[in-house]
Amino acid sequence: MTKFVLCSTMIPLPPPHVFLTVVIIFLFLAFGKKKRRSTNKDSISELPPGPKRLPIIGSLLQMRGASPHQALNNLAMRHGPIMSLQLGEILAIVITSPKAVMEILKIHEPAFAQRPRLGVVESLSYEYSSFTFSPYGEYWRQMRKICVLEFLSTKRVMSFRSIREQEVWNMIKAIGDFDEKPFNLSDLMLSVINKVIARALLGDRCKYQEEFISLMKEVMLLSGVLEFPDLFPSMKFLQYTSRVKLARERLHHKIDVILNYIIEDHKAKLESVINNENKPPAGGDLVDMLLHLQKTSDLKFYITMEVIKNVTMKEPLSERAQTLSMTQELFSVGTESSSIVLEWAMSEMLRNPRVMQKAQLEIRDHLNGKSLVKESDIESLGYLKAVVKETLRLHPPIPLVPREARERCKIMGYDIPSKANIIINAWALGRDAENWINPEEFLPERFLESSVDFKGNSFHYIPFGNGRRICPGINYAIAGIELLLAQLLYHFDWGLGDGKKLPYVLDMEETFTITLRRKNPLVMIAKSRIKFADEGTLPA
Ligand code: HEM
Repeated sequence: MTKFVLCSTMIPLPPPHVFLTVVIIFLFLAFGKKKRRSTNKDSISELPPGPKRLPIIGSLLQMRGASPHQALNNLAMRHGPIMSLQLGEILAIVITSPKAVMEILKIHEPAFAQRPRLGVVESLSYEYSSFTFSPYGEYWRQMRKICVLEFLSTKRVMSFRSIREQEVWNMIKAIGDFDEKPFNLSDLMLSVINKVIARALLGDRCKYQEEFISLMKEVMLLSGVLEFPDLFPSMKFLQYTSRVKLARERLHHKIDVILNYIIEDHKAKLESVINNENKPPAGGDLVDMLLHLQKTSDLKFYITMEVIKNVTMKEPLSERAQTLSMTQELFSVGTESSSIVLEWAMSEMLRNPRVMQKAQLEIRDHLNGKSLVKESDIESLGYLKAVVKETLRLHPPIPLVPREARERCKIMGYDIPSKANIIINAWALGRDAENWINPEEFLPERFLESSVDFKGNSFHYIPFGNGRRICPGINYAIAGIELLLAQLLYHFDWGLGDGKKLPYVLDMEETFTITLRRKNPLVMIAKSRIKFADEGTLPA
């Protein structure tokens, strides 16, 4: 089958006869639309400059060859930091300058506080109850509030400390057991991140945890595939050519079954507690909290089963729709990105032994022979924190931040039509020589005396986005990443699994889906440096 590369993800084109039919119908529709457009006000608007557009496919051919974040950056160098691009039926406005970011995510933010509708969200979320992709409005506001209060507030993130410390410690022991033989560090790190979030979302004793995690891994694989029909949303019949859509729907069904079991399990537990005192169980997990809210809150929206499954809340959908979408949603958005940062941080330090040694020295000095790194130790590790920031600069896990224009607006003097897709190239911003000295070099020192941070104050450094849809999981993510990295650096000295000499041979190939991760896993050898603590010394 012919393949078209966009997002370095392969977009399978439909077979030639289907393609030809599509072309003919599209020309017919396009001709019809052209006539109408001459009377449309948008036709006289001044769009940002951009590459030439061919009929039907627009500028799709310009995206060939490179990964999308790179292809878009290459085009931006020719056409400017605010650029318009026609991708099939989709009009995209690509942003690569801090000034345009500030206009979009600060000055005119409400006009851009929406995300585009994507096929992947439609087929994997509950009746579009995903709040990450829900339209800007009351539902999104309430869902975000619940999500932050019940799961991502500083207090809640702190309360997951013992889960993090235990799971990371289990990983350190597992690495010790490899006894200087090669092992897949990438898999191990992802598995810890998965376990921590699964325990925080579903509780410690959830008997469906393993099934849930393994289905969520499939979600991540299928989430990143952007297909040909996504670029022609008005042609509904194209959806029938999509095999990925079918696979997603089957997967969604399997997840639904497991989430129903999980909810029933939690409901039974919760009933007994609420009967006694009208409070959720102390230290309850997220599903407990949502079920409790579903019963007791007087919010304008009902927390539906879909919401709890996607972990969310929504206007009444169907009866059964009442409870799981947030669980699924937080798991999928929360795990992949953190494990990606860990992989790139280790990769960059392996290529830059000076940085690794400096980070190890800082931790080993600070811990002074203690057998275990605890979260309370991390605050003093300024260099380690700078390593994480520098990793996020060079390798933002979500390199292209997606937004949609809710209304017509002017940005840097250009007209942005309503419904245009906005693509903010966070990857390009992090490597722009106008904003950074020696941008391609991994230099954590640049953050030591700098006020630049990822919490929304800097428009040239936006690994977590910015504005009202900024990532609400920053504290959660950073706590896990720093602890895991500190333990890896403290306990072990590192080498490559194939025995080749560092730093020259480490490949840094990327693979782009929605996220940008290492193409090949990190296969490593770890030499123990610090005597392990007994399990008894771990926090309860
Ligand atoms: C290093 C790890 C992470 C990175 C780099 C990251 C990055 C991002 C980015 C770029 C956005 C879009 C922001 C925007 O449009 O301005 C986002 C949104 C979001 N993130 Fe994260 N994220 C990470 C971890 C997490 C974690 C751990 C969670 C939760 C457990 C989480 C939950 C969310 C949610 C719910 C949204 C949607 C917010 C909304 O639309 O209102 N993220 N994230």
